[in-house]
Amino acid sequence: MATVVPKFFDWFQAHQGTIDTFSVDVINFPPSEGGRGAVAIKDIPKINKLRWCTKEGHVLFTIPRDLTLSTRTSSLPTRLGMEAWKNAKLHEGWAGLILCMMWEAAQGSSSKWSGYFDILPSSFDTPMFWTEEELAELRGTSVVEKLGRADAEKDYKEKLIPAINSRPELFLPRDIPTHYSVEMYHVMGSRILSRSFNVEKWTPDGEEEEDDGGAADVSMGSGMDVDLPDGASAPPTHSPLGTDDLEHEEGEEQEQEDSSDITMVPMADILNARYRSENAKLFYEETYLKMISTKPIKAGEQIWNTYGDLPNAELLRRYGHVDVFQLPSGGKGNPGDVAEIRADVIVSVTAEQHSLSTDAIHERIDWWLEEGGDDIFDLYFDLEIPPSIISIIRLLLLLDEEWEKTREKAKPPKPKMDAVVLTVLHEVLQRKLKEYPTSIQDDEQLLITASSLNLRHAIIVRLGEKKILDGILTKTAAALATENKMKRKTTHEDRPAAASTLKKTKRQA
Ligand SMILES: C[S@@+](CC[C@H](N)C(=O)[O-])C[C@H]1O[C@@H](n2cnc3c(N)ncnc32)[C@H](O)[C@@H]1O
Repeated sequence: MATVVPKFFDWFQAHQGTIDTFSVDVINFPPSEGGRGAVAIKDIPKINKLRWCTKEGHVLFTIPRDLTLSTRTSSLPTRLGMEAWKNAKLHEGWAGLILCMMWEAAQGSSSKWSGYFDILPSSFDTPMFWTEEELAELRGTSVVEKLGRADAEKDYKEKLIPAINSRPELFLPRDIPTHYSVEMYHVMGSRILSRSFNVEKWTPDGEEEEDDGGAADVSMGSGMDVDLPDGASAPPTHSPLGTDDLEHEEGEEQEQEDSSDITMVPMADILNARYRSENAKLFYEETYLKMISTKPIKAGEQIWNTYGDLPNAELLRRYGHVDVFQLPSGGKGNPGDVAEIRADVIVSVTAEQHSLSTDAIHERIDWWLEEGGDDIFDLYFDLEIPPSIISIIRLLLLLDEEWEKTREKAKPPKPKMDAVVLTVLHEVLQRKLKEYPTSIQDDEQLLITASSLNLRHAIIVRLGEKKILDGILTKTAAALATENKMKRKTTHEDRPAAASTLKKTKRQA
């Protein structure tokens, strides 16, 4: 086998990258398996035979830290001046790295990364590049509202353009229509979204150090290899592409995330990913990063990283593909799929069914959010009803005295299910299902005839979400029927009891 990226291999090795070319190659897999990706060309053990005593996996390739591309390694921030860099807010979010990538690409062959840019994609199947008509097929899913194209362009106009115009000797005016256009901004943003890693600075005594010889996980900025310790923040997401992400970045997560950690890692980003298939992972050392096997890999098998076993909506938004497998519950889909219910739908249904006052609702919801309650509830294929949904419905239904006590105790209501909560939930699920343009049956038919890739992806995303919602709806309807039957039974049994009491009373008299 010979690599499909020979020039890139030469460039990589000439810059002190190392590849175990006896074990690893890069070939073209079918598009459904990720297209270009890494393959094992001989059996690769999980444990490095030479270093078996350290229990370290087999080192597939290594990347010097200075060959990774970030705002730390590009010379642009220093050339522009750190004060100007910060004044332009290029140290926040993804704008700085996007500008570095535009500038490095504009340097052509004199950029250290020219051999890397040569193999990066310039077109994407992500919804960021879909037509309005195609986007309409995603109605009801969370994808469209997370795209944030307008926010992306605001960043471009307010951060990048002033910086570019302020230094014509750095950003040559003749390059502006090609290398610094809004289109190129989206291309670089999408490259970061689908390929970047979150690489922290080396700290010799840092928490990241592990027992296996000082190696630590490195997580892909966009979600690849997110085996973070419990409680660690999620990797940064592409701010230009998502209003939600932007809030995250500027909110809680940004406090812990350093945008200079967002890093392009040549060679590591050539690995594809598939649900629960990871067999290699990126770790770091003081001066280099290393891709190591985490499972034995047979000759001919693909070497998979992980993008975090994301639901199809996120896979599509960030990477432009979806995962489809046999589901344990029957049919096909992504077992990691998630259907989202917004709190405002729950509030509207509860308010309508119980004629709640707007003031009472606002007060309780503000308190719920202040206490850290969710405003979006995730439903999964386990078809469990999240306790927090029950709790928020009960909060809205509390009598005024109960609400006062709840607030004093600063504890949301216990998630106890009953017929009233089930009735609200049943309507919420029906309403959520109506947000999609089609039914499950429609989609199953449409999937047979769907001609374009984007339409097919949209159908798969919305079908997965609807199957979860429909499964929980069926479960809720059954529970509601049982509750009502019990209620009828109790009322029925109460009657003769009342009659016999009456008889007894009469007799006594
Ligand atoms: C980090 S790159 C992986 C390498 C990429 N295939 C290449 O040619 O450079 C991520 C991109 O690979 C593709 N990809 C990765 N895993 C895939 C999969 N399981 N199915 C389809 N496409 C996949 C998607 O286009 C995604 O945006």
